[in-house]
Amino acid sequence: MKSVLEVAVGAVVDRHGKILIAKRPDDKHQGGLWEFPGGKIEPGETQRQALDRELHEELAIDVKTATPLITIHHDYPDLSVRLKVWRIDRFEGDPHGREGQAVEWVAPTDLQNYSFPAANRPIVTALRLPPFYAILDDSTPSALFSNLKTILANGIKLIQLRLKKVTAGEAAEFIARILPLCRRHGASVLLNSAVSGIEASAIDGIHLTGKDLMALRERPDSQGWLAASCHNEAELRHAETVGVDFAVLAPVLPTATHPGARILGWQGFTALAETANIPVFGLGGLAKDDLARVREAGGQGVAGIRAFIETE
Ligand SMILES: Nc1nc2c([nH]c(=O)n2[C@@H]2O[C@H](COP(=O)(O)OP(=O)(O)OP(=O)(O)O)[C@@H](O)[C@H]2O)c(=O)[nH]1
Ligand SMILES: [Mg+2]
Repeated sequence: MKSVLEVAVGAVVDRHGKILIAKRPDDKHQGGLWEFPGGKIEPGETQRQALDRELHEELAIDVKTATPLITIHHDYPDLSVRLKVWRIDRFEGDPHGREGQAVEWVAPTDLQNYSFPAANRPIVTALRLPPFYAILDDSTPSALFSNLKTILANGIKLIQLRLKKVTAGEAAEFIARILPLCRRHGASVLLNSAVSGIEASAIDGIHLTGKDLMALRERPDSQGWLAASCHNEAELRHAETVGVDFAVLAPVLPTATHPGARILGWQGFTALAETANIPVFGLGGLAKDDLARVREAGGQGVAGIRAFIETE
């Protein structure tokens, strides 16, 4: 079996939410491209020890708090890497390119303007995504608008409209009504693929049902987010192949809305999330408070239908 290079990588975030990137020296693997600082794990080191050492060597900082962000497996023609990526929100020292490398602080939405190694695409996605994803369900159509307002009041910045009961006309009317409000709150709106007849340009992205995901052979050209509902390894692999930006993996725990569904449990969720090469939100029986556990399990964050409509 081909050996895999284990690498610890840090996305250092300043108090304005900007992220530090550095230029790889021209003579190194993937040279001349931008990277998140880090390096190879040495024998006997844990990933976290390697992260602390590398960021001290490369940026002259002491890491205080590091949260798991995503793990990427990537096969370059000449080398296979496993990048364990951490988000660093607390550190001491004034980060600078200690080895003479250029560094820049970049807003998450501007990261796409820089050239990174191919393995980094999902890292950039993970850094652009928020920790929570609310699914606005129309099981009670009369409560749609008030539920949306509660979700926004709870500070949620990513929302899926799962409008399966209302007519296409009612869905279009609802979207036109709520979009300006969501924009004012800085929230992005994805539309479930089961809803037809809405212009893709009218929303911020599409959320594919598991069935629509499996029917897709390639990523549609439409701009914006492309997300998908997944329940098993085959669906996750297909999501990666098609070029989906992020997935929702469910059900992690039993829920009242889906009685009798096969539960992944924390163990099943962890096994799938850790091997996924795209950010994965956990869904099913989770609350906001489960965020730390989801991240430890290799996930991006918490998705929920009811989790964000309970007033705090
Ligand atoms: N640090 C870092 N490495 C990355 C990123 N993306 C990516 O594919 N890699 C790959 O991960 C591998 C290890 O990274 P590295 O070159 O920083 O290792 P290092 O600091 O220990 O280098 P050195 O001891 O050779 O100077 C390289 O093959 C590199 O191409 C990234 O964003 N940051
Ligand atoms: Mg390095």
